[in-house]
Amino acid sequence: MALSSTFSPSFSPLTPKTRLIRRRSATKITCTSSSYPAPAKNHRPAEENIKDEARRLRSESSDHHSFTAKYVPFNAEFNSPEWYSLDDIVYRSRAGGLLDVQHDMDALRKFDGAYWKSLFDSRVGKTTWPYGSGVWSKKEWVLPEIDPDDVVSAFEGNTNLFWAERFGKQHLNMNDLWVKYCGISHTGSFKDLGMTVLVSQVNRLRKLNRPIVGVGCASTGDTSAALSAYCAAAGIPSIVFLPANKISTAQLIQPIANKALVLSIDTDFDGCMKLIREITAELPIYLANSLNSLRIEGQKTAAIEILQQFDWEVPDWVIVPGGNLGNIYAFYKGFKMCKDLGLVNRIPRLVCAQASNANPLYKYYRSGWKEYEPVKAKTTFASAIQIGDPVSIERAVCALKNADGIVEEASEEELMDAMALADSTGMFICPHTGVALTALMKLRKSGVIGAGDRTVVVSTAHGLKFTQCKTDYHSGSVPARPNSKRLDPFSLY
Ligand SMILES: Cc1ncc(COP(=O)(O)O)c(C=O)c1O
Ligand SMILES: N[C@@H](CCOP(=O)(O)O)C(=O)O
Repeated sequence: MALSSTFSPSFSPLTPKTRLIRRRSATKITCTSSSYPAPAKNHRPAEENIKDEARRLRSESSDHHSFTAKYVPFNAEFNSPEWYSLDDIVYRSRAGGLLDVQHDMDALRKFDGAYWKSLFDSRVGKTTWPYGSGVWSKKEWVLPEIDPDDVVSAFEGNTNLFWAERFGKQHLNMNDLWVKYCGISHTGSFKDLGMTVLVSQVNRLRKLNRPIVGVGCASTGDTSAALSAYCAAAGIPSIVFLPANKISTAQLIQPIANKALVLSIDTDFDGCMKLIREITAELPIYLANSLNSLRIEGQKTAAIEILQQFDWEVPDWVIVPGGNLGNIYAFYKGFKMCKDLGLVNRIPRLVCAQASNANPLYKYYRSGWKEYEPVKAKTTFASAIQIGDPVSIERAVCALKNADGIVEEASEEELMDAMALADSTGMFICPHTGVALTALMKLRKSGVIGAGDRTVVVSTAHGLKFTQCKTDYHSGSVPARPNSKRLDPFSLY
């Protein structure tokens, strides 16, 4: 088994200097040192762009690997008789259930955890195509077979992990509290992570002459922004279905600016979702919502990135706001792959946080996972999670059951107060992150999350997309909790 420089042009782990030992008898590669030589200097000729360079380096390399992935029914066994190529246009199993992307774990296991950690670490923050992206730096675990030429990337991911020193210390007596800023991203939300994967695969499918005239989604404002931006970058038509008057102005203008076909529909998100499912079943329009399991593959890299940022130490808790519920499963999948492939030896406990006004998962959890009913979602300041009939409910339950998970909820007053409190310590978070912070505050108060627990709150969108609700809050035009001190600027200090 030879290691390929096609993994990353700047990573050549078989040179003697790297002190990687290549075992002749075994196929695993063992790393005996964490120190690697600085990556080779970029000698790209002036007339060569970064894609040309990547192509040249691939053609010069003699080593090629055949990692593979396929669609299988969600929760299928390893050798499921029902499977589909990722080049098929399919969103549902034969029985009508969800699909999942299943990787050839045996092939990936031929390299040990130390190898993968070193490889991923070697790619962070570069402009090497496409590995400089936080998503594509994990390409072998995401879409192993796609040609880098077909990748549509904005070098997304690699988002900062903010140490919430003051918020943690003053309000929660915690000193190891972190906020993963997934919203500091190309289109201002974590959706970029999944969308680069989906649009890249569409790009490939169109080159293979598959019948795709455009890509469509239903959205509460972030999926539509990501879809329209990545499609525009690739010159692919996009169409977005938005619930009228239920998303922020900043979110609305994003797909308009990116020249998507924007349809504002007099219904809620769940109504839009129903419509897009019908339309993509009938017309050659590819479905871009997280029902499409390709999206999960990109989003799961945020979990891997968190481990990487902690130098592969596992945090105790990760708290994720939930709506359509693809992301909580994506986090679980990312952590689980790291454990299964030997990068870490456990996974964190997961918390999914919902707005009380859109809380079908919370209710299901509170019933002891016995009674599930979609709800009619009510208006919430956390408008991007105003979803009553989440498509990934089964994925979320699987994630939470396997990660000793908890579901919490936040009232409108709680989520807005939590957001304002966090902002007063130097953050500028979105209301969905306010939902996640409320869950943290409740679990700290009840002692479930300990003072010394290393905890990561996932911030899913940029606060600048949600200035109207902040304006309303700070001008006093939304109802306050009886004990809210929001109008007294000094009360928060
Ligand atoms: C900002 C933001 N936070 C959280 C979520 C919830 O993610 P998911 O739908 O994957 O549960 C969404 C979208 O639904 C979102 O746009
Ligand atoms: N918040 C999402 C809702 C749709 O979620 P998806 O992950 O299934 O696309 C949005 O921004 O549209």
